[in-house]
Amino acid sequence: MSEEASPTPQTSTPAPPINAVTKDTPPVVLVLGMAGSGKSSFVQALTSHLHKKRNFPYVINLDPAVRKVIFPANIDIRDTVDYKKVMKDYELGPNGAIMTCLNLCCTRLQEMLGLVSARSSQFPVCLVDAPGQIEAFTWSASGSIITDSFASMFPTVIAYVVDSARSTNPTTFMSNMLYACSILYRMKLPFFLVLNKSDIVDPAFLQKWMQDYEQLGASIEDAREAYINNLTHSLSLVLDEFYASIPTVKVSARTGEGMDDVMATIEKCKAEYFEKYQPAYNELLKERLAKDVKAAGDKLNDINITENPNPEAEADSE
Ligand SMILES: Nc1nc2c(ncn2[C@@H]2O[C@H](COP(=O)(O)OP(=O)(O)OP(=O)(O)O)[C@@H](O)[C@H]2O)c(=O)[nH]1
Repeated sequence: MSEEASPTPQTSTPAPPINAVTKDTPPVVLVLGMAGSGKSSFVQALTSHLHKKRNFPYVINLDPAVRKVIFPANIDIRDTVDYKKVMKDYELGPNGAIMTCLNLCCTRLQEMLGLVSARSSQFPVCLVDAPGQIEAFTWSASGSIITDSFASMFPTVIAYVVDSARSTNPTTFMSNMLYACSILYRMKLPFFLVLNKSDIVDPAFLQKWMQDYEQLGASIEDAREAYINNLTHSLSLVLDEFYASIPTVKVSARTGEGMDDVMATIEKCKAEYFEKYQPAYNELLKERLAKDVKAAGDKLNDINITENPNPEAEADSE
């Protein structure tokens, strides 16, 4: 069965009451990053940091495939969808099953947003841990629906987690930054880099590379393949502008270093949301409200999973 056989994402109705975004609305932080970069550990470290201050965050796990959630989650996608069952029922591989679980989650999205919204006067920040397979979230229709829905109801920012220890090679770092850049352009939200694992290696070298491409150039000369060197060099010039506008924070999810800086950066990104992004999301919210009023008679738990009647033909046509 091809991935196209999985249900398409839809939002459920009727909608719970939706509060307009104001300067008092707490920010939502979508935590993204390559597999193993330390997203869940970062959410756990920031949660524990805030718990120590008795300033309890609202935490959501959106990774259906994770075996154990290492932080106290207010909402866990695994309570709504069963990843293993989805894999079996739809004969999907790991990535197809994650995308299908996210699609199913979208049918309950209004409900989820309603729960977060109802508590929004009680928490300083809402943290959302995205699936380990980053593209399942960032390049899927459901990922866009989830992101846009949060961004139309909360000042939403992206925290992109980088494994500093695995970025010591300039080419690897550049590939990761290209991915980060593509997410920034796709999601159109305030964005900051979390340079994680500072207990293993001081990420200052990454900040230097970002501030001064000649420093990166000097490091590239040490690498071997000439064509990759040239490409990396050219890309570093192109990414100069991206780097200039992106805040970075050095953290260790293991030791808890940098968490106050993370909170300060989230506040700056929240201000940027109101300056640059809110008008567009206001329009989106108006559209959604109009749709929700129209569909108010529909059933809430209308999870409408359809199987492709002819998956072979679908696969052949690819
Ligand atoms: N030394 C060190 N290890 C870390 C740090 N953050 C995470 N790790 C380790 O890195 C590994 C991956 O961490 P996770 O938090 O599972 O990473 P993730 O990005 O959520 O992983 P996926 O969701 O599977 O993609 C684990 O073994 C963590 O213990 C850190 O700051 N320092």
